[in-house]
Amino acid sequence: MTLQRQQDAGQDGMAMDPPGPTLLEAIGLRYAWPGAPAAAALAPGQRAEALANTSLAVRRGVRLALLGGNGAGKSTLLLHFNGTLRPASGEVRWLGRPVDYSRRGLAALRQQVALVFQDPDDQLFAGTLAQDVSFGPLNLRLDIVETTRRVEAALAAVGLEGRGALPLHMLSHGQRKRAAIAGALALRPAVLVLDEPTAGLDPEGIDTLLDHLDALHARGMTVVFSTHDLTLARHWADEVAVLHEGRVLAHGAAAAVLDDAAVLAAAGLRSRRWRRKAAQGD
Ligand SMILES: Nc1ncnc2c1ncn2[C@@H]1O[C@H](COP(=O)(O)OP(=O)(O)OP(=O)(O)O)[C@@H](O)[C@H]1O
Repeated sequence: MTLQRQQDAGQDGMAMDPPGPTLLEAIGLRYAWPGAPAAAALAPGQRAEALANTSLAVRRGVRLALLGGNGAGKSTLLLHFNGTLRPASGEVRWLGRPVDYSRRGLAALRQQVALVFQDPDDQLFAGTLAQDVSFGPLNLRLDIVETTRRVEAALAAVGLEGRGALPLHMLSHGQRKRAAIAGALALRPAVLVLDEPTAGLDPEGIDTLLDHLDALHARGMTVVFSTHDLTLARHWADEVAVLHEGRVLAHGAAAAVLDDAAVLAAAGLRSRRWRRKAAQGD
């Protein structure tokens, strides 16, 4: 049984719903970060390419979890989805068309595909919450009335309504994560791409975040997120894609992928320690 099941997800018991329209697609992406060692200089277990023939389709309205161990290539793939990184080969398509990497093309893509970094401090920079969230709309040259409307709606969508005047440094980590999402929402994107959105949040913070993401999803938002949390992927995602060493090992309905012990083991997503304990009946 092959692990490369992404394209034949209907086989091996990993049937997916009939495909909806694909919004965003990575096709055969290869990417090596600048400074990556040449193939001849690789240490054992090291690899030159962060993405090595990575393909993944994102369908409208889906909640897609990207699972993979440290260094699997999740963040690198997400950075390709909004054009921050450009593949050495392969292509990213938005609505079936190859991404246009001109300044104008990227601005148009990023309005539709909004990326939220794992660390909100990589994203937030203005003095107050409202100033930060208004950056995107003002950059789109929207007038102050529309900008204000969008800022208020974005803050309300993440439970920060009425807090616009707060200096960013007065927000908790959970609030800062939600503030970063508000900044993305102010662009009115079709796809929200979140790099490890629950990392560093306590259970209450995760619930709050997911409540807001639920509401956004119910209103039609497509959500792609990376995570190490198998429980989150099982209970919140519709689809799961498993990345390992820059390749998608499996992509399908969340429960089907997560029930596939071989895929999880191949991707290093099952702790040897806890498996051993379980086998010992502890
Ligand atoms: N800014 C960077 N510069 C150089 N190499 C990088 C950079 N970011 C990632 N890499 C390398 O690219 C590969 C994939 O990393 P990436 O961060 O995409 O994985 P990930 O699945 O998101 O990992 P994690 O779960 O640890 O965040 C790794 O080998 C990593 O060392």
